[in-house]
Amino acid sequence: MQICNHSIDKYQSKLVALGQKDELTDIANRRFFMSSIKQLAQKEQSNYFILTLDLDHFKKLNDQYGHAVGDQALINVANTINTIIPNGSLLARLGGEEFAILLYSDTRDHAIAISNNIRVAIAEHSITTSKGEKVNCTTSIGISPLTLDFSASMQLSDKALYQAKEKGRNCVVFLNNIPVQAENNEYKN
Ligand SMILES: Nc1nc2c(ncn2[C@@H]2O[C@H](COP(=O)(O)OP(=O)(O)OP(=O)(O)O)[C@@H](O)[C@H]2O)c(=O)[nH]1
Repeated sequence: MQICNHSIDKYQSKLVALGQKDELTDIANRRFFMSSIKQLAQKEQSNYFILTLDLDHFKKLNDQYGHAVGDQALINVANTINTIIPNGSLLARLGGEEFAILLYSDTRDHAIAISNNIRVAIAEHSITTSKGEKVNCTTSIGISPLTLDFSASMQLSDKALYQAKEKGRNCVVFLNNIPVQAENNEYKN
């Protein structure tokens, strides 16, 4: 599949071929995401950012409310993110409770603001179990710019996610490819 600005559709409607979709959430899977960022990085990197998201303490949620509620939480997270990300972005489930977004944004600050909107929306969105219990979950988010070396960009975003977990979860950490401390920012309400 050819990727360009206009062919990345946030509604995932083009992911019809087998092996490109995550069955539970109906969004792109890891394979499609990785091939998309690889193709895009070869053509154009500016205005794209890689976000990696990992739900916080998801094991606890599964243990407390059951796997079916956990599945519903994953579906809700995918739906919530899809209402926020701008056209030209791509959302994927990498596996388990980990998601990734190829985010189209004009500026770094706007990309960080969108990441924070996603974080807040997920935290505020609750699901109701069959017993009437309200269940909420939060997410940690790592963000880095897409560069020609898409694999290094992905690693940097993962590193930022790891730092977000270390900083107490439910926060966004931005890491630039320039190893300057002042360029690295943490954002939390
Ligand atoms: N319901 C459901 N749970 C899943 C799925 N895939 C993975 N999980 C669960 O996600 C949980 C991930 O747990 P951990 O890797 O320990 O992470 P965590 O509890 O979220 O903790 P932190 O990431 O450190 O905040 C495990 O309990 C997995 O069983 C899935 O498709 N559905």
